[in-house]
Amino acid sequence: MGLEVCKAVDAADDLELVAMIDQGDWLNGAADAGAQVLVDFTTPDVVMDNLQWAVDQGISVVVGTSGFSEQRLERVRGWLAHKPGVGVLIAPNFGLGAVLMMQFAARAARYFESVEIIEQHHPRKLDAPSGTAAHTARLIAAARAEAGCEPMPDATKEEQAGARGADVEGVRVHSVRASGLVAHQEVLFGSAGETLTIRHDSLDRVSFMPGVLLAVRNVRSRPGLTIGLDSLLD
Ligand SMILES: NC(=O)C1=CN([C@@H]2O[C@H](COP(=O)(O)OP(=O)(O)OC[C@H]3O[C@@H](n4cnc5c(N)ncnc54)[C@H](OP(=O)(O)O)[C@@H]3O)[C@@H](O)[C@H]2O)C=CC1
Ligand SMILES: O=C(O)C1=N[C@H](C(=O)O)C[C@H](O)C1
Repeated sequence: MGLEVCKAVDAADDLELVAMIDQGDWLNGAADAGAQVLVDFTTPDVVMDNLQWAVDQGISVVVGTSGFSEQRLERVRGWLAHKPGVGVLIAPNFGLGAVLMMQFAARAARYFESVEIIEQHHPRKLDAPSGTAAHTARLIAAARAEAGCEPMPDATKEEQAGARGADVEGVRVHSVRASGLVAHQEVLFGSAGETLTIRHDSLDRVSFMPGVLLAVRNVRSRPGLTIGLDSLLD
């Protein structure tokens, strides 16, 4: 993703690529080069250190790295409280189709008894469930809670641990990893006599670039923490 972002920024007439930082590189190189925005696609292990460093430096940040719990987001809000001019945008998925898939799933959530998420990724992915699936599950759980939905029907006794997937705020998430896949997600809703499947496929990593560039262009004019691309697409 890092290389793909560098190519996309480099190709954009209104943006300038001033530094590329890999593992082991000196992060200060970005500040020395005059970076106004840092884009982070690294790993859940190191993203918080990178983010804190950039906010301290007064550099706005666009984050695609997964692994953001509510506790992590609170820490970021704490750092930003001391840097009122700095913007941080964290998006679980920069694919515009994926953003719409999450919005459609949140909209459908209240109308169906059952919902499960099946996410599918390439086998080099380090984390499961995906950030997109976890975020979708939270949106669905919030919509169901707001609508006062009953718990989902499920009489299954799990004979083998994991058979029913992970429980993310009451929503089952199934993670598939297989060669040939890029990034895919289905949200399967069910009620008496009908199902609704909302599916998104990223077939190539270029799918994330329009969203990343949109975020890079806008993050400095949005101080504080922005989650997702939704508010930029309104
Ligand atoms: N929000 C979105 O739309 C998307 C999010 N993602 C997420 O982005 C993250 C990265 O994904 P992906 O590019 O596939 O993963 P990769 O493993 O291919 O890339 C991660 C890169 O980060 C580098 N890295 C590790 N530590 C540091 C560090 N301290 N400073 C700088 N670079 C470092 C790694 O270097 P090395 O190779 O030397 O270890 C590697 O090049 C994941 O969390 C993934 O889920 C991915 C796609 C889209
Ligand atoms: O690792 C990936 O590839 C992706 N990670 C993000 C996630 O965890 O949701 C976004 C997209 O699914 C690709």
